Amino acid sequence: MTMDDTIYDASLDIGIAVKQTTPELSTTKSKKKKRKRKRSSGSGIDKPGGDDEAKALFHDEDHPGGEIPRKKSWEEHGPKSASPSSQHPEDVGKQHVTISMPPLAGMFVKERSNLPVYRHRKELCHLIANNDVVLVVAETGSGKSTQIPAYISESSLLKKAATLSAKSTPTPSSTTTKTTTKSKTPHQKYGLTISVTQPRRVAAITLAKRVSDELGCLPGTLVGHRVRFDDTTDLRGTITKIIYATDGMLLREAMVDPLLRRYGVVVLDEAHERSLQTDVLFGVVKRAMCARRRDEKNDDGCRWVNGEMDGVAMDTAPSLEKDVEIINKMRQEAVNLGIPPLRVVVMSATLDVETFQRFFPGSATVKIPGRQFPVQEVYTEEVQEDYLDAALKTAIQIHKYTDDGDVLIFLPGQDEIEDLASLLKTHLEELEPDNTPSTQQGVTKDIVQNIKGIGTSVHSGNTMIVNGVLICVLYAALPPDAQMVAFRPKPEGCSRKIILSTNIAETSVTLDGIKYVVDCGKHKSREYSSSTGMESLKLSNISKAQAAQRMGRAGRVSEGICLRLYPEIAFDSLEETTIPEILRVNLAHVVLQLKAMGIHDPRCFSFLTPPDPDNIVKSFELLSALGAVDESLELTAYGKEMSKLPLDPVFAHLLLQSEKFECVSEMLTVVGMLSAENIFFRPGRSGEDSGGLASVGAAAHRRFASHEGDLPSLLNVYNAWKKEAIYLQPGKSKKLEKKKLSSGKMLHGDWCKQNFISGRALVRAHDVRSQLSELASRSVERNGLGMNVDSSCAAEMTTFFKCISGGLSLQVASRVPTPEQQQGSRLSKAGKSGFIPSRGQYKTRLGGNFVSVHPTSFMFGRNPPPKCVVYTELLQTSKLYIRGVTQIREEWIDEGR
Ligand SMILES: Nc1ncnc2c1ncn2[C@@H]1O[C@H](COP(=O)(O)OP(=O)(O)OP(=O)(O)O)[C@@H](O)[C@H]1O
Repeated sequence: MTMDDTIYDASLDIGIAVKQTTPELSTTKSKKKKRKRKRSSGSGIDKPGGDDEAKALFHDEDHPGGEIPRKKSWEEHGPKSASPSSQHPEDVGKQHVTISMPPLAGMFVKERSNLPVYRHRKELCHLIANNDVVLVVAETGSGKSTQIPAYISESSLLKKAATLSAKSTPTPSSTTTKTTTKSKTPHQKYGLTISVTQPRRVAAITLAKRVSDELGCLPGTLVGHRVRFDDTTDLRGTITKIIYATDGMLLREAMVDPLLRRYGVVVLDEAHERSLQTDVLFGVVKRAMCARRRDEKNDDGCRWVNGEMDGVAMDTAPSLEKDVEIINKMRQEAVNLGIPPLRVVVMSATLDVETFQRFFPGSATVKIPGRQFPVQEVYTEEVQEDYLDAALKTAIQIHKYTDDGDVLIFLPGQDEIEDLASLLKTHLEELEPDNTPSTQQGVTKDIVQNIKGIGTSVHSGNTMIVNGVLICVLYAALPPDAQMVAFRPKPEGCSRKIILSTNIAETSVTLDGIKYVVDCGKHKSREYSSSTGMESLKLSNISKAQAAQRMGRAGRVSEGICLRLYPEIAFDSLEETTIPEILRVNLAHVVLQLKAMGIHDPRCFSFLTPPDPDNIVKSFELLSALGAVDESLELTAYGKEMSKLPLDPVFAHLLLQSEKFECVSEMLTVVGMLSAENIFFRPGRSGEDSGGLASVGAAAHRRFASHEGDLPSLLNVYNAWKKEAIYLQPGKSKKLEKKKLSSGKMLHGDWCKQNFISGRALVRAHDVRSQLSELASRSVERNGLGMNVDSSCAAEMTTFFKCISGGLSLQVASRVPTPEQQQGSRLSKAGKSGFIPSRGQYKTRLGGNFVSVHPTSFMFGRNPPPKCVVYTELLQTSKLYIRGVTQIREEWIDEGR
């Protein structure tokens, strides 16, 4: 079959209906114009005068000439809103602070002043200075994330607030706190920094870089980023004034400093995402804000902290009182230290304003109209059962029939991305060669070089150049360096970039050159069942808010087109917003964090959407079983240690246990390797013909396989890599590399290729290990754990297994005897439960689930299967699997505890 036959099969035709350019937000529009859909030629992506095949796929009946409609203003389309300078009734009578603003400076003055938010910068700063909370709703690409923090920093807002606060601070004699002094102006060190939180690390990193460029400073000086295992801000906290951080990182900071005293403004960006950490952060920031309020009129802490007080069940009332007590202490400390009030800005293009207004009573809301460039919305005529195939066709058509513009395709997960990358490669190879193919090989090599020793990229179907088209992938499990390839300009010789991404690129980011967004309408999300205690990844439809965000990745640097691989009627039936993650996931980690922040009873915590109380109870059960909380549910000393580690409580426990068994070094490796997904590269994973590579790969992996299972096998991979390969951090000298090569070691990339190991995943595991090691070895005084990270059990592996048995004692499964083994027990073949056990089936101790060993485990198919195993993950797909399986002896469980 030729490529065209495959791509333009009439039965898989993708017709479109085009919607008006949308200055309004999809989630807020009320009236929908119903359009007749009849086919016509000339769409936004049809090349004028292009051939009929292309016309059959894309139509634009509203704009037959492919003309991009005029931008309409917010006032014409948007919901009724307050003007940027509107004042909340509660503000009336309040003393207003006047803010001064210098003109824009730096390299990007023109670009910055063209952005829709620019006209409102003074009003925005004024509102922020005079309100505890400001909700900002403005279109994608209008300048919220890059500009608003910069405006605050450029204005006199923070300094003024700090000075005012210092002036009104009581003298030492009127307070009980020793640290309060009136010499010089010591209080002004508080509240001078801006924190901007992002749900995803890639957004935090790229935004910090962009804003550094715009303000004309080096990244990591005035502007920096802080994400897990990567912090470019100055550690003394005096230079960096704008910190783009993941919400998880600000949460960790709040555990040490619940008043968030360093910050004058906290900007909670992309608030519509409702990720677990963001939701917790809303409550944590509200608490800090409440404790730092100076306004006598609203001095009732509990109203702010526990807005739901009236509706709280009786048994939590004493807890509430305790929490109010804690807040009052925080408040006293804030007053004594002269910490200025904390201002909070909540931002999104698709914000559910009412929910936030309820949560932050008295907040000011500002809606800013307009987007920089228009984006057309395009739908398919029919439902596309095979969205991968539809995405492939759409990408090939864009490439074939349009002159320029990069393409961003949203897919649910890594597997789909890798599959589409390899399909695209095949189909692009069949196209007529590009006019500028001469440098193809050279450029591919450069890209691979650029991503620093990530040797398997080309072979694993990741970054590649085919026929002048650069294909990049973007998903969370990629190491940061590899993720950044998608953000770089195309190398010379490439006519187009096609990025395949999960929802990691859905919000906040600007990917240079993107003109076309292709949205499959699906995503993978975590779901938790509090009855089984199990979490699974489910494929589901995105919400309208997500669709709007995906569309918003176009129209940022030029006009754009968003092609949705589903009909408009399917879009209409999508949920308005995403179900908050807090209602869908295991909360053990969150409960531990809240306890570490001094929140007495997480059930009384002020959640934007309160989670299922059963889920909180289950989390306490788990924490109690791990020894993190005592009988009265107070955090134990051990729980405090656990909370310092940025790990799931089970893995934190595993690592902490290793000290007792003197195998900290081994367990750091295991936890690091577990945090990097897909260490083993398995060609032919999705059933495609791998030309015999699948068996070569499996043979290569066997050299690392431990008879005892997956965790020791991961340890073997890491140890072999350390021994046999050279990996130099980016920027390290080539001389050193040569010197090491002469010692007979292999280059990292070559070693990974030879052993069918994902170089990227291994580097990530190594980075995580290093960071954990630093944290574990740091002294307790410096908020570390003071562990001896060099302690190693070396060849004494029994110790290692005992540690694993104790560490994972809540994740034990016992082999279920087969009917033959049960002979004589007089049980019917199906047993009493109707379950027919087959060889290698297990039952989990906790929850009593029947599970099978996952086919990717080294323990899969072991004959005879071990009697007792521990596992690191329960996975629900077609059936229930365990992964990360390691053989243990039952008696080790208690020994290890
Ligand atoms: N890395 C970049 N390269 C080029 N232009 C950029 C970059 N980052 C931002 N911009 C420009 O700045 C504009 C504003 O970006 P910003 O991220 O502040 O928008 P936003 O309103 O926060 O969007 P979103 O709601 O999607 O997060 C973009 O539309 C784009 O024109």
